[in-house]
Amino acid sequence: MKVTVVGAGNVGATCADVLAYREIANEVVLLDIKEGVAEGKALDIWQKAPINLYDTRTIGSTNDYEKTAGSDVVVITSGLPRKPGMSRDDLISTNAGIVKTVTENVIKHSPEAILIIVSNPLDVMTYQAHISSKFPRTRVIGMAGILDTARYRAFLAEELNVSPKDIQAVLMGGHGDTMVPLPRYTTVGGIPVTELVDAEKLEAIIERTKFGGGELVKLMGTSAWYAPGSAAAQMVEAIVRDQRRVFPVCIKLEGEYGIDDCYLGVPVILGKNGVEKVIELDLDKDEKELLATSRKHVLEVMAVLDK
Ligand SMILES: NC(=O)C1=CN([C@@H]2O[C@H](COP(=O)(O)OP(=O)(O)OC[C@H]3O[C@@H](n4cnc5c(N)ncnc54)[C@H](O)[C@@H]3O)[C@@H](O)[C@H]2O)C=CC1
Ligand SMILES: O=C([O-])CC(=O)C(=O)O
Repeated sequence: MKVTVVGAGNVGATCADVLAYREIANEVVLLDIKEGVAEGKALDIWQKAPINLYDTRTIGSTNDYEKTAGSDVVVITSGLPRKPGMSRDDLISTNAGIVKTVTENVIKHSPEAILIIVSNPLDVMTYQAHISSKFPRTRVIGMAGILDTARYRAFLAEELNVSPKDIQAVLMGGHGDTMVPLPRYTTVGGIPVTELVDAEKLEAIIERTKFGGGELVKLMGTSAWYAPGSAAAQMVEAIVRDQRRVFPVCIKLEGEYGIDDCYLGVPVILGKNGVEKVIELDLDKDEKELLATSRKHVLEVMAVLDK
């Protein structure tokens, strides 16, 4: 299996590193527009192989898409990250152009690839890659839900002083302040979270999750990369190993949840064909309202792209 990661910055290099040391692919190509950066990081990851004991070959490329030819999965992380005071939506004008060019280049050499978009604003960049590639929606998906859910699970694990492994959760909607965590579908070792955490505390954790990206931007002056890079690698793994994992991912909705015009995070089964199935939950009235608000926000940003 061959995987390309476009963008050798913080998220892309982390993703390539996880793909390598966990031997998720045989070959990982890291590509960046900045001279030498991808080659250097790919070489550094390769030199770690004898220490961490893996044999995934990592190859770097400065904008030479020939090297990416025949990739099974392509992860697109190229684009600006936000700085303190910015919203993800503020990145649209620069990142839309980058995602468009990158997608066009990638598909010339890997026409059968599954595309995983990471660049922000996530839902709208997934839309951009979809229109630029004209691939079926099941093969153009965005990473955000695994990250947002991981933050929510990590905060809950901290609150309850239990292993994060035992927190199961699902979260829907756009990757932004309007995301929709679903406490009704959150369990701790099979126990409904509402039996273990009081309503006020749970609400505070949900609020922290919604602004989880911003919390890190404020601390570091740029956005997160360890969890985002690992989350993208986990999606790659589900695809290349045909694991049929159930994850929230961003996909174009075509009638599911009564929505047919928007890219939103929803739970799906992820396997060798990309999205094998969109899972439709029976949302209650409040959850439907939150999802409608999220859709409205994403549609507003999609409209900026359409202009
Ligand atoms: N979906 C999500 O949950 C998350 C999304 N992000 C987004 O991921 C993107 C990348 O973030 P970082 O890695 O922290 O940024 P970074 O600045 O560290 O890396 C971005 C890389 O993209 C490269 N690049 C720019 N234009 C390119 C082009 N045309 N072709 C190839 N490479 C190009 C840059 O040279 C740079 O090395 C940002 O848009 C950020 O907002 C970050 C974290 C989570
Ligand atoms: O906050 C950002 O700009 C990056 C991102 O999407 C996240 O970490 O959730």
